[in-house]
Formats: sequence, C-alpha cells, structure tokens
Amino acid sequence: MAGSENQKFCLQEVLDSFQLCLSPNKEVYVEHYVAGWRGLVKFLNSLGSVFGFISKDAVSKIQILVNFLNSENGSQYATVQSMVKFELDNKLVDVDKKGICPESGCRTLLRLHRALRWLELFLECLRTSKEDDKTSVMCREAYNESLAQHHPWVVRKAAGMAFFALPGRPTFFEVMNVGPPEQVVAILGKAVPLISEVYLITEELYLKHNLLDLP
Ligand SMILES: CCCCCCCC/C=C\CCCCCCCC(=O)N[C@@H](COP(=O)(O)O)[C@H](O)/C=C/CCCCCCCCCCCCC
Repeated sequence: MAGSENQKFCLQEVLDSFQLCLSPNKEVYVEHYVAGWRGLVKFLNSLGSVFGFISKDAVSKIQILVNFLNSENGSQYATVQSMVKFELDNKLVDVDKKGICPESGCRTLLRLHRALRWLELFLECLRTSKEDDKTSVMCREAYNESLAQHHPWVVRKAAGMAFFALPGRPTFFEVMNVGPPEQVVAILGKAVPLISEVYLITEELYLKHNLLDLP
C-alpha cells in the first residue's frame, strides 16, 4: 500500500472500504478503517500542496495504526473493539495526560474518529448542496461543528486558510471520479449513512470506556 496516497482518487473505493469496515456483529475492522482514510488522503493530495500539512498528519496517524496491525500483537488490533480491550487491559493508553504511551492505538484512532464526524457532516452538506454552493463554506461549517473544538487556535487558523483554496463544487464532483453529478449524489447517499454508522459505533465504544478525551 506504500505510496497509494499519490494514486487517483475514486469515491467508490472509499465507499467500499467503509462498507467492509463493519463485521456482522458490528465491530469496526481497523484494516478497512485505515483503507478508507488512505483513499480520502488521495483526494486531499489531489487538491494541492496547501493541504499538505493536513495530509501529513492524517498519513502519520494512519501509519501508526498500520504499524500496530503489522506488529506481533497485530491480531489484537483487528477491530477497534479488540484494540480498546487489549490496550486498556495492558495499560497501554495514557488516560489523563501524555506519559509512556503517547501514540497508543486508542488515542490515534480517536483523532481520525473526530475527523470522521467532520467528514460525515461535510459529505451530507455536499450531497444536498446546489450547483453554486461553496465547498469552502460547507467545509468550514462542518469543521466548526466538529474537529475545530479539539484544535488549538493556530491549527484552526491554518485549516481556515486552507479551506479558501478548495475548488468549486463542479471540480470537486469531477475529482470524485464516479461519473456525472447525479451519480456522485447517489454514491454520497450511500456513503454518508455508512460513515455515520461507523462513527456512532466507535463513539459509543469510546464513551463506554471513557476514552473520548484522551490527551
Ligand atoms: C469523498 C470526497 C470528499 C471529501 C474528501 C475529504 C478528504 C479529507 C482527507 C483527509 C482529512 C484529513 C483528516 C485530518 C485528521 C486530523 C486529525 C487531527 O485532528 N489532528 C490534530 C491533532 O493531532 P495530535 O496533535 O493530537 O496528534 C493535529 O493537530 C492536526 C493537524 C492538521 C490540521 C487538521 C485540520 C483538519 C481540517 C479538516 C479537513 C479538511 C480537508 C478539506 C478537504 C476537503
């Protein structure tokens, strides 16, 4: 999968990954979760270097999780549920403040989980938008309602600047690479509920274990 972030983006592939994310008993497979994010990073990379700092952060978090998956304890990281159990049982999570496990799987996935809420809000806005609606406005509103609450001023400022560089809705839809706008809207109509389900399952799990504020 190395270097796959530079390949051409396809929205259908992202949809497929999030579809594969859920096991029959509604556990979240980490492998497909990170594959979904890898696909999204391809999209981000196609928008230009102004989004490089965001892409870099996402890639480094994806890589941390991939390293866990490929480690000797890889099987414990098969699902988000097994990862949480394994790391908590073995005291591998810094719960109150950063200490000996600053890059635990739980903490790393939490950052992507928060970003998934942004994605859900943004894609829903995009799905219901009109041709001349501004992607930068949709993106900013989704960001302010989700991720921004977890970012310091300097990151919020940099993200806000980057949003101005987003292309218009028609270009956005073209880059999604699934056909005419009606087709994009139809795929978004399938993607948003899936992403929402993955988000909710993870949110409930993290809430149950009091992990939603990991430093
Ligand atoms: C279906 C196609 C249309 C949508 C395509 C969207 C493509 C988005 C791809 C990736 C999104 C980036 C995910 C960012 C993860 C951020 C995780 C995070 O919160 N990291 C911060 C905290 O980490 P720690 O310091 O605690 O380790 C970190 O400080 C963040 C740094 C970078 C800034 C993140 C800003 C995020 C803005 C929201 C994404 C905007 C992308 C716009 C493109 C449409």
